[in-house]
Amino acid sequence: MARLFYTFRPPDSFSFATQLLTWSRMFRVFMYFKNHPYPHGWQQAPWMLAAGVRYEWKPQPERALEQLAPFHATHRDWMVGHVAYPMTAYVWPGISAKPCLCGFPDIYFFIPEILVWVYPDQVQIGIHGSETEARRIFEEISKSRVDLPQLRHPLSIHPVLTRKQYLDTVHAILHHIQRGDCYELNFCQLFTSDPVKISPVETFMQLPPAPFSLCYRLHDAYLLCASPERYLLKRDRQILMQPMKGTIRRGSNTQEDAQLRLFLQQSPKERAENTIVVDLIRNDLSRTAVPGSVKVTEWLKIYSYPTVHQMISTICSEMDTPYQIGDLLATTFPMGSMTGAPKKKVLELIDHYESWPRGIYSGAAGYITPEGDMEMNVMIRSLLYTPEAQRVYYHAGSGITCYCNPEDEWEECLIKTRQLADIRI
Ligand SMILES: C=C(O[C@@H]1C=C(C(=O)O)C=C[C@H]1O)C(=O)O
Repeated sequence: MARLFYTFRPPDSFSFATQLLTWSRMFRVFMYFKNHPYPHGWQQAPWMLAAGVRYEWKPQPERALEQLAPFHATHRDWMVGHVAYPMTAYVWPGISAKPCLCGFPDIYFFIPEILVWVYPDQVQIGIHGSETEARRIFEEISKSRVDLPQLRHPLSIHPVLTRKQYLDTVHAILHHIQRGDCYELNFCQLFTSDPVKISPVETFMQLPPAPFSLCYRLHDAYLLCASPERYLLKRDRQILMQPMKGTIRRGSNTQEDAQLRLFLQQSPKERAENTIVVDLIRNDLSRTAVPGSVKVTEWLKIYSYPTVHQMISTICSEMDTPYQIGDLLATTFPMGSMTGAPKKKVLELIDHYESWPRGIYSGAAGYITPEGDMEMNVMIRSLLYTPEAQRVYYHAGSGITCYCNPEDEWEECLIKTRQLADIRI
């Protein structure tokens, strides 16, 4: 039986979306996507849930990207999952595959039992079952109670590197840049909490809105993500990538905020950083594109989020006929905004200078449609948690170029942790 979608009308979609997230907790595997209130985020619906495992795909990472399209063709259904940073080792031989601190596998996709799309005026439930079954699910979600427990303690995280160690490392990277080994390197650092116990869903609910947010549970591993960045959108053969480079904090009043935004827009350093990545991505996309189809359709545009302004560019291409989704990932992963350029050299340097694993951070998560369209985010601004480790992990990084002042890069990483400032556990 094919998956069928049934439509329902809840009294209030916003409340229903919150009930949906509460309800999802009973599944050991789920991914809850949220782009509300940003229209440029996930395209499918403002809120989406993929829950329960109908089939799962846990390939050997060595052959995974070759096997992705054939697995998808066998089922022709929705697939939801992630590609973690250690997959780099299989795309770029010689780079080590440091395993994720929370145990997320290098690559994993599942075909969900239940899909729920929540739009402002309706809800669609997609299952391999009857309308009666879909109605039972709809009613069960509608009855879920959203009880926010009394949360009192701030979530406190601290960098693993001291400020001095961080600055020394950035100076070492700058030395490589001055020698001509590379010209931009996205250096990321790790933050951790002391031992804590959190309720992952309640913690996710407190993250500020972002266009590529998601709450992901894979058995005992949780990822609570408020990413503002798109990695890939594939519609038929049209491909779109939107690297983000250039970050500045929000101002404390309208005037200061507008000044900061203008400063970012005009900063030669940030414009150069972004343009280097645009060029890298034009090159990556050209490997699967119809010749002449790679185009920069938006260059250095500023988008504003609750705690930061970001500079984003958009690069499009038309994927040529012999290529499939696995080829697209193999030629663009890891995304240029999280590596720098030239890619091969900076991957080696990242491997050397980041002694902690990026794991699922700096990878991508998203979905593949039955038609083979695909949408993936860049996994940044994310909390990682396992009840077993009782520790929260967070990473933050920034692009190092010859223009950079190491102290400012340290500050930029701290600004990226500010979205956690109001979280209570
Ligand atoms: C590395 C991170 O962000 C990346 C670096 C950015 C920058 O240098 O301005 C912006 C977005 C991301 O591509 C992060 O948020 O941890």
